Amino acid sequence: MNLDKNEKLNIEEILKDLESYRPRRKGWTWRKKVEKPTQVGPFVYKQISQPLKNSIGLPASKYFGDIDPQPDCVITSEIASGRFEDDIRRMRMAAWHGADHIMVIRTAGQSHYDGLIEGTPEGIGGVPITRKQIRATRKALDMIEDEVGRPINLHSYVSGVAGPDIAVLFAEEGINGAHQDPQYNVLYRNVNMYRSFVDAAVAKKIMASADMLQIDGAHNANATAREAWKVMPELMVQHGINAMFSTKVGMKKENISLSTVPPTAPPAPCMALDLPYAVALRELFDQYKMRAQMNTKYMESCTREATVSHTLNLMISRLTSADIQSTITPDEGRNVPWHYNNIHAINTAKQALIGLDSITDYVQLREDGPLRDKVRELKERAILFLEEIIEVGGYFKAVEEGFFVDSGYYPERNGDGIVRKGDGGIGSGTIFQRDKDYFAPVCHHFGYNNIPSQYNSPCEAIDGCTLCKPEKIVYIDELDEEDNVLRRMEAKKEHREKGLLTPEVEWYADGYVSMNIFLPTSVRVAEYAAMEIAKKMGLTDVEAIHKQSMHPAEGTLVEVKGRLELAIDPQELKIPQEIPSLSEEEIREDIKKKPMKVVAATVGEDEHSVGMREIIDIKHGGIEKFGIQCYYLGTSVSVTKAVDAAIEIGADAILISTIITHGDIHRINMRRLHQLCKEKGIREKIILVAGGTQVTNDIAVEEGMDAGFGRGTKGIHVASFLVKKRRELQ
Ligand SMILES: Cc1ncc(COP(=O)(O)O)c(/C=N\CC[C@H](N)C(=O)O)c1O
Repeated sequence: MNLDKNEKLNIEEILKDLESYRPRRKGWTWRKKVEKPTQVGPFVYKQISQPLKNSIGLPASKYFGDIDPQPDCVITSEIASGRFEDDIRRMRMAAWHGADHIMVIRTAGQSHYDGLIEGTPEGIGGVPITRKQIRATRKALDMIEDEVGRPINLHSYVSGVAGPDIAVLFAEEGINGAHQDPQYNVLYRNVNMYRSFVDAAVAKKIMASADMLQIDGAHNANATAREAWKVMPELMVQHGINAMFSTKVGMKKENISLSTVPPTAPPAPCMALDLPYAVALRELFDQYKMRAQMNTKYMESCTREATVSHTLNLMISRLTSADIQSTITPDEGRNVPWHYNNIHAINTAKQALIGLDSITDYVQLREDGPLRDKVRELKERAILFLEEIIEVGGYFKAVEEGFFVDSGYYPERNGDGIVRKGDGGIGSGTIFQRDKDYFAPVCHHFGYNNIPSQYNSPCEAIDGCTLCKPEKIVYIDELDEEDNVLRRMEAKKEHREKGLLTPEVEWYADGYVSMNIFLPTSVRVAEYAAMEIAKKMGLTDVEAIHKQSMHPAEGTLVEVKGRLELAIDPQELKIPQEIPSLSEEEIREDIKKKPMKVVAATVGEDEHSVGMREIIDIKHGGIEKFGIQCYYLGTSVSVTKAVDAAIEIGADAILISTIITHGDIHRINMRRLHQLCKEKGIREKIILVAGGTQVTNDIAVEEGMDAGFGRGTKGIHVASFLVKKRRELQ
């Protein structure tokens, strides 16, 4: 089904016939890089990939002919609000902004389930990963990838107690990438260490058979450690253990992606600390892929601060390398991410990576100075760490002795690492030697499998396993009458059908809005005053999601969120008609037939000339380009002078620019121009146009102008209006 870009995703349609949905491909897809320097609009790029068919460029792309160059690396967005039916819409927004890797984290605790869940229950802090949810999401992404013209990888998580089961589900359903790292289970989910590694071998074998990309879990150490920069030696050891284990199980190295996160953030001197680590890691693991992700450990509720840290991390990606660039939403430090913050994060990555295109042609990492010494030191510490593991009797012994996530900078030790017992944790004592006649009816199986001698694969023995014959998959629709997507969509059915508009941040019509309130008082008082203001404005469930002192006594910025039950019917809105512009040819033709003269000036005590020059000068595509004769009087011109000049040359129009708006001076100048033309008896036959960053057509017409042109308008819009208005006057 082809999507029309002006049509919303039809979720009901997507939910239909999922039992017969089949993924169009299996395995991971890398972007198609553009190998040689390539011209995009006015510029040449060296680190880009193929352009998209449909996309939304950065806000500033309009200054460069609406170009939207795509960085060379895959860009990830993690979208898991708990309701996959709303996440699908956000995935479409993300894809249009340049994400081609969608990660869906599991609902809280799913990694402790020892089996698969079915249906579409609502999740908490993540999405319940189920067959139905995967099929609906992959089916939507099929449509979205056709729309943007680039394959999109769907990714989720295989760690946890039911790792092997989830791996089979993912292989059957065409999931393209997944996190799988037994160390993650052991350290952070307290799954028994032996069980974790046995499961990991089985899961990785299945993932390898479906050509899935694997991301490891090392980053969790520097998100968990008290002082993240102290675990850098251990991070490299963790990467090594998972990478080697995965290779031994049969995973291709180009599908093994290390999850690397710069361990610090400002006010730490993060570039000096994180760059050597990034270099050391890439030199040690040069045969593997790098999945870079920004540091989330030091993320606060200030989205601005998070964005700057993200940008510094992106600079490290460009100064070293990144095959996949994960993006963390700037609001990750305050709530479960909202729609537009996923998009802001994708744009931060795209903007920084494109802005740093070919930076290493100009800036090199110095071979002299501290970098090389620090790189060497980090590698040595990592190798010492690994040697000590071997010395004490191997990985499992080391875990029992609390080697990992100790707050000391190895070989320093503070004895506060995460300790796990070999016979402890979830699933301990649940490993059994396979019997002689053990037969696993899945053709990609790790370890002993007693295939009946007359067959040379399990598939033959059972006439095809579910990995090879998807028709054998038993598809379960819903298990819970109430907690499912159909019930959730029913609740808002009428609202949706009427096309009503209610604010939302993560779920359809969830009613949430947020606003910035500055109060000239201390943080504590400001927080409660801001919430009180929000309540008085009619918001419910009010919460302060960010508080930032501007000064202990002088003031505090508070961002509050709250819910509005209201719904707007767009049919009842009075939306002023958009004035379509005439074509360039038509404007030129008209002016050629009947020349036009205009007087242009920046009026009052206003020295801003750039805007007016953009509108009139030929080089900016200004109205002179269409043959209109402009008499530009300059800046700080009195309204009287503009009118006198217009009379003297017999102008058809007067264009005034009014940028300053203090005390409504822009309105006063417009009113004065209109009055003066009336007094001089020329108002009926002259066209009056005002422009400026704060000027709108409504404001200008209110003050007696014939039209107003504000932010983002161009010469052609003004020229088109002048031609149309003159026709009207004639
Ligand atoms: C190896 C591994 N397995 C599972 C999970 C997911 O967590 P549950 O155990 O709850 O399924 C994670 C978590 N971190 C990944 C999020 C981060 N934003 C990322 O992009 O890496 C993990 O690292």
